[in-house]
Amino acid sequence: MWRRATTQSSITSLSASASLFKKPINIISHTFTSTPTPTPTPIPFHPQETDGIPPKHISRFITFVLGGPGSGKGTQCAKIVETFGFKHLSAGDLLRREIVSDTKYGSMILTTIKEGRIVPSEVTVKLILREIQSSDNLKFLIDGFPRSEENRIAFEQIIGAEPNIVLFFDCPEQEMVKRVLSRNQGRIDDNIDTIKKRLKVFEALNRPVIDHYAKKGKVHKINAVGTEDQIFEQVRPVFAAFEQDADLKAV
Ligand SMILES: Nc1ncnc2c1ncn2[C@@H]1O[C@H](COP(=O)(O)OP(=O)(O)OP(=O)(O)O)[C@@H](O)[C@H]1O
Ligand SMILES: Nc1ccn([C@@H]2O[C@H](COP(=O)(O)O)[C@@H](O)[C@H]2O)c(=O)n1
Ligand SMILES: [Mg+2]
Repeated sequence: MWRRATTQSSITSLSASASLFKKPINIISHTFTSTPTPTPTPIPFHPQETDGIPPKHISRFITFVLGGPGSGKGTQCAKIVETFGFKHLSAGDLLRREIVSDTKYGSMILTTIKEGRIVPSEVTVKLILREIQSSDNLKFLIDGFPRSEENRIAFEQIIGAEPNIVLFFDCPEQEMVKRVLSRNQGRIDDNIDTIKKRLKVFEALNRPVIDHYAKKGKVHKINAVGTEDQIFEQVRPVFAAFEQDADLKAV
C-alpha cells in the first residue's frame, strides 16, 4: 500500500517518511459526484472489535477541505467535528506546531509561512500521516491540504489512493481579506502584504488541485458567504448522506 514518491526534495526522502508509519492506510473506495448518493460501505466499523487499533480491513474516510485564506475552512471544520465526529487535521496548524516546538524544520517553516509560500510536500505529508496513523478515528478532515499539485501528488503516492471527497469553500477575495485582517489570533501571516501573496499562491497553485478533483466529480463547492450557520447548512447534507453508512456514524 505504501508507495515511494518520485518527487523528492533535499529535506528528507518520502521513503524515510513512510517508514515512520507502521500501519498501511486503506481508503474507502467509493466516491460520489455532484449529487451525493451514499454507497453502502462493505465493512461496518465496530469500535469494540478494534481495541483502539483499526484493523487493516477497516477503511479510512478522507475529506480534503480547500478554499482561499480566510474562507472559513477552520470554522466549518469545527462544526463538522462537532456534528459528525471527524478528526480535524489543519496542515497550517501542524506546520505552526513545528515552529513552536523548534524542530529541525521550524525556522524553514517560519520563513515560508511569513512569505505566504508552500512548505515542501515531504514535510507536510509526513506531519499529516503521523496524525492519521496515531488516531483511533477513521474519518479525517484534512484542512488546507493539498495546497499545490506537488502536495496532491506526494499525498496520493504515499497513500496509494485519493480523498473520498473534497470540500471547496468559495469566497470572494475582498471578504477573505476582511476576515483575515480581523481574525486577531496573532498569526504572522495575517497582514496585508502576506495576504496578497497567499491569494496569488492560492490562485496559481491551489486552483489546479480543485480543478483536478472537480473533473473527477469529487468537489462539493460551498458558497462561503453568509453566517457561519448558513454556510454549515450547505455543508451538513454532504456528510449527512454518508451518515447512512454504518462506518461513518460518529463514534
Ligand atoms: N461565515 C463567516 N462570516 C464572517 N466571518 C467568518 C465566517 N466564517 C469564519 N469567519 C471568521 O473569519 C476568520 C477566518 O476564518 P477561518 O480561520 O475559519 O478561515 P480559514 O479558511 O481556516 O483561513 P486560513 O486558510 O487562513 O487558515 C476567523 O476570524 C473566523 O472567525
Ligand atoms: N499544505 C500546506 C498548508 C499550509 N502551508 C503554509 O501554512 C500557511 C498557513 O496555512 P493555513 O491553512 O493555516 O492558512 C500557508 O500560507 C502556507 O505558508 C503550506 O505550506 N502547505
Ligand atoms: Mg485555517
